[in-house]
Amino acid sequence: MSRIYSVKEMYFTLQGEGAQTGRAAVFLRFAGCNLWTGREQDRGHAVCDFCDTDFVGTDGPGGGKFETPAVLAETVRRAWDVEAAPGEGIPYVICTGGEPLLQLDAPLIEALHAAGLQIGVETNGTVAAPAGLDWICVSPKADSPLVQTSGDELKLVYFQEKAQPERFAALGFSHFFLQPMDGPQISRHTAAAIDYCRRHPQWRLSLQTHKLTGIP
Ligand SMILES: C[S@@+](CC[C@H](N)C(=O)[O-])C[C@H]1O[C@@H](n2cnc3c(N)ncnc32)[C@H](O)[C@@H]1O
Ligand SMILES: Nc1nc2[nH]cc(C(=O)O)c2c(=O)[nH]1
Ligand code: SF4
Ligand SMILES: [Mg+2]
Repeated sequence: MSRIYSVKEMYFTLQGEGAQTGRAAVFLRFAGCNLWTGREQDRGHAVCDFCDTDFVGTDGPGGGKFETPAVLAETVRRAWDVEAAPGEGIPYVICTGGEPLLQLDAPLIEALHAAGLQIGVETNGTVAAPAGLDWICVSPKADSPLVQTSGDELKLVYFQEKAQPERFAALGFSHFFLQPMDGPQISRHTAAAIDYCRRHPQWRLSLQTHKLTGIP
């Protein structure tokens, strides 16, 4: 028996961040996270206190409760098919949230692959990734325990007092990014990230290009 999947929203856009920036994808945003409740009154004492995303509930566009992996996978595939020209590119789904690895399990991975999708994931790294994912992006948060220590890209939100780049530089990732922390201090964080990347060329700058262009 597989679980029921709680999805906040589902939409077709371009990946805005990291090494796959600019690639068309369906974003599958799962509800819920283990590092913040999502309620503003809890933000101040959450492990992750700078989140830019509403992941509470299932009321967003394309959101809902999905009773089986097959129904969810077919819904994702339809979201790709209504936008992308048939036969062009590899259909791509990015599982995010909230924390997607609280819900993304082997039956859903199998169903998404059976629907012809490549699967990317955006995770905070506190939960081990299941086998079979095609792209793993880990974004460590403060002093939370990092369980997933390898993958395709490590994308660190900068600056975090309790998660500095030196701690992650030797881990098993193909790409290392610093992404300026959005919020009231975005200009200062961007300048600091640029300065760090200049001095430590292992790291590259990741800008949230969807915010710069006004797409979701
Ligand atoms: C909303 S999170 C969801 C996936 C997962 N929970 C995680 O944290 O990686 C998606 C991406 O947005 C990044 N992010 C969240 N808040 C941000 C902010 N204020 N500024 C820059 N990036 C942020 C996260 O680090 C992560 O890479
Ligand atoms: N366009 C776009 N790219 C993204 N890459 C990671 C995102 C996320 O919220 O996980 C995100 C997002 O919210 N929008
Ligand atoms: S871990 Fe990810 S989803 Fe959870 S609060 Fe932090 S940025 Fe948001
Ligand atoms: Mg986002």
